[in-house]
Amino acid sequence: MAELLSDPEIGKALGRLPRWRLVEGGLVLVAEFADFATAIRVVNRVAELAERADHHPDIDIRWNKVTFRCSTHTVNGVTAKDTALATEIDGVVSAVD
Ligand SMILES: C[C@H](O)[C@H](O)[C@H]1CNC2=NC(N)=NC(=O)C2=N1
Repeated sequence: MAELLSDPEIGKALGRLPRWRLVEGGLVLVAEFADFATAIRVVNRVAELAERADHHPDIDIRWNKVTFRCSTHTVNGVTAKDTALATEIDGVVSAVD
């Protein structure tokens, strides 16, 4: 089973992901795009990489605003899989900013 990261480990990861926050045991990014179609394109790219990693973010879409939440459901907290996924999502989001 995946191991929960310690608070210092999470803090170190967040240092590399300045747009992300730790919210109730998950890494959270709220991203805004030009419009709904762009938001959906980003979500589709994220879906592909999540499938490849077999690790999936919680995603909330409200027109041009998308909230990504990375946590590991099986242990109810943040693991190395979540910092890796958040880093990948950040790259996709940055590419369309
Ligand atoms: C069987 C499969 O590996 C698991 O159900 C995976 C799928 N994707 C997952 N994604 C996330 N975020 N947490 C999980 O615990 C998880 N488990």
